Amino acid sequence: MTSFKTLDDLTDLSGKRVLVRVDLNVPVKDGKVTDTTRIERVAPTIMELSGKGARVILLAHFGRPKGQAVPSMSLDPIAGIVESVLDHRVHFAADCIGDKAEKAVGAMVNGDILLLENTRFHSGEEKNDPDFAKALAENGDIFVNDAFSAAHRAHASTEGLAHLLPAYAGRTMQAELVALEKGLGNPARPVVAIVGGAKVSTKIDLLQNLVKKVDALVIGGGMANTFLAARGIDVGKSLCEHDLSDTAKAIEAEALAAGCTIVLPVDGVVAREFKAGADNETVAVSAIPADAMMLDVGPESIKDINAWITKADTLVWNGPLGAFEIPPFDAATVSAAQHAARRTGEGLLVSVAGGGDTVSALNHADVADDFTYVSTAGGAFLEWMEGKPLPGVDVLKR
Ligand SMILES: Nc1ncnc2c1ncn2[C@@H]1O[C@H](COP(=O)(O)OP(=O)(O)O)[C@@H](O)[C@H]1O
Ligand SMILES: O=C(OP(=O)(O)O)[C@H](O)COP(=O)(O)O
Repeated sequence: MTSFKTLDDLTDLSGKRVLVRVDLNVPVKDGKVTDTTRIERVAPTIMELSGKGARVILLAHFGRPKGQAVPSMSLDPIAGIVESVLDHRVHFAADCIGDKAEKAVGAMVNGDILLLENTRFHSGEEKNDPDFAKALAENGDIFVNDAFSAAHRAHASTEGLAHLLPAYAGRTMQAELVALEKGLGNPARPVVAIVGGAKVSTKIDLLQNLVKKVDALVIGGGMANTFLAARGIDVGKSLCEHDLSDTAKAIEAEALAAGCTIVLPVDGVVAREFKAGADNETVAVSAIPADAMMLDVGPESIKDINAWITKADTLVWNGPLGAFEIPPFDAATVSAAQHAARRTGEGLLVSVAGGGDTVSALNHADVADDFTYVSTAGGAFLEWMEGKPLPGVDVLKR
């Protein structure tokens, strides 16, 4: 028996209004969804509920609109993509609470699927405001959480709702927890973690505990710039959170005390514009021009990183090493991904990677199927790895 209720515990679903929290925070470039993995992963839960006659109401966030209705972060265009992945009509309501939501839910028939507008358009979502959670709950009889990748957030649609309605884990939530336990519950050492990407401020705190769990921490992407700057290196116009210098220094000290090696890039590919085909050059990290951005780690760093992957028995990876969506800044991410995939295929490495953009990067490198496990989650998976309680999971426990 699992420690939480699942869809197996739901019997008569006919006509029931089921609020399903999914993660539709998918990568988008030039207005187009570039990776549908997160949608594909929640499809089984949605189709199972719909097939059993439930009225399936999808709740999701997109981006970080900070409580404002920001048009570029509307879920409206995503509804069509969900529809094509599910091969089932998906209706859309322009608000997740209030009259618009109530009217759209009222018009549903058994088996219908409805997507409600971005929950983060309301400030009550991220504050886990009980009144906002109550407004969401008014449109449902049952709550199913299938958004493992947002389970580290104690928000109204990931945590609050579970106090108000009978709450169940969806199929993906269940599968992610089982797979992570199998792959990383008792990892073979050495364990090497790669952390990159752009969400520096929301992920840097995780590293404080992660360095106690892994033998080496390879830092790339925007995260690396923040650590390099903390070491006194001028990173020019690179994505960097200078106000996190003290945090970066504290993590380096923790790592030293825990015997974890921190691996930072020694060189980088820099450009003055963030666009495909921009003029670029490779420089040592000590020579980043003041008006340039480091958009990928350089060839010497790739050698270092691949050598660490070779040393590893277990690899955990969240966050691309560079701005992989814009060639040639995909080189390091693709090289490391392909090297890890090869080692995994040879039976020499357990490789677990996760995160919306990380999955997209592995697909770009054509190796997503060659990793031991690919999670939909980035931050949530790192927090799980740290042993931190995930509010969205804990609240589902029996
Ligand atoms: N050096 C860099 N400068 C700017 N952006 C970067 C850099 N390296 C990586 N990125 C960006 O980081 C983003 C992914 O970060 P993040 O959201 O943290 O990953 P994930 O979604 O896998 O958890 C990608 O869009 C990528 O372009
Ligand atoms: O994309 C997500 O996380 P990830 O970048 O860690 O993979 C989730 O949708 C959570 O988004 P958030 O980090 O804005 O809360």
